[in-house]
Amino acid sequence: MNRSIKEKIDLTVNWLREKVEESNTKGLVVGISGGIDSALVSYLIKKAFPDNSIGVILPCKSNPKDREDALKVAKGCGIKHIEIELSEVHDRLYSDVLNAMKDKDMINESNNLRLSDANLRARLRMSTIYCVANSLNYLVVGTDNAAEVYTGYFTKYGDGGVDILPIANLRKREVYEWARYLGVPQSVIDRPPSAGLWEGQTDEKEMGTTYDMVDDLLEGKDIPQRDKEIIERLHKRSEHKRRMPEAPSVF
Ligand SMILES: Nc1ncnc2c1ncn2[C@@H]1O[C@H](COP(=O)(O)OP(=O)(O)OC[C@H]2O[C@@H]([n+]3cccc(C(=O)O)c3)[C@H](O)[C@@H]2O)[C@@H](O)[C@H]1O
Ligand SMILES: Nc1ncnc2c1ncn2[C@@H]1O[C@H](COP(=O)(O)OP(=O)(O)OP(=O)(O)O)[C@@H](O)[C@H]1O
Ligand SMILES: [Mg+2]
Repeated sequence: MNRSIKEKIDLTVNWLREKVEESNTKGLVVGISGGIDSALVSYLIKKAFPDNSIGVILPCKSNPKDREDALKVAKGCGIKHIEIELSEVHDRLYSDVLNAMKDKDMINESNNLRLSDANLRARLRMSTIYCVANSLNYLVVGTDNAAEVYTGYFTKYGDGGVDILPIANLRKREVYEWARYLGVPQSVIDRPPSAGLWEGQTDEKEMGTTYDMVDDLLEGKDIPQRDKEIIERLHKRSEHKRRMPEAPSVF
């Protein structure tokens, strides 16, 4: 079926209302990063629930530009927003974990400390957003798109820890189309996608391929063998993130 962007957006907004009704909750909350995925989701949930939607801005040793863009998004769609600074909490928790491990000689050069530091940021955000959701009886809205779901490019139980995923069937290029249609600020559209988990990180640099390639693969188009191998490796390696945790069957 060839629906217009407007029709697809209207269907998504209705779907969001249905999910809230079915779950006997009262509204929706999302983390606003200053990136395009959470910008689009903010515009969608504000449309679905003009009075019962909240954006949460959660700087954690972040580039100040992230916060500026997140504020532009909140202002652009008019969503109610709150801000909680997580840098100090992260410092304290991460150094306590490292010190406890050091005491037991668990730290050596094989540890991936950049990753554990980065993923803790995503998981502190998740805990904070659930704290807001529980308090208000709201659902937590995720921002993963189809390319991120397929490649597993998210932190398990971090930004992946959510209740509903309204844009998980959109390719990244559709995220841009919808965002432009809804009037997401240009500076948000123009910035390269980044998890913002360390200085200079961009999604495409880390993945080793481009969103165009992932989108093309998802659309069944031919892409270079090298990119295909990278994407399929990422997909296979992240299978566990798209499933319930495994349990032994011993009965
Ligand atoms: N086969 C398996 N079965 C069950 N569990 C398995 C497993 N293999 C690993 N695991 C578990 O999963 C963990 C690894 O997964 P995880 O902790 O997620 O870590 P991982 O996938 O290594 O890292 C998260 C990736 O997502 C990126 N990210 C994060 C947040 C936001 C965004 C963004 O787009 O903005 C991107 C981040 O830059 C990084 O590349 C392991 O430590 C282990 O606990
Ligand atoms: N500083 C932050 N404040 C609040 N939420 C955040 C912050 N950083 C990340 N998040 C949450 O984690 C999600 C995952 O980040 P991700 O980078 O994939 O999306 P994005 O920043 O919205 O878009 P892009 O992929 O283009 O950077 C964000 O959409 C947002 O919901
Ligand atoms: Mg981002």
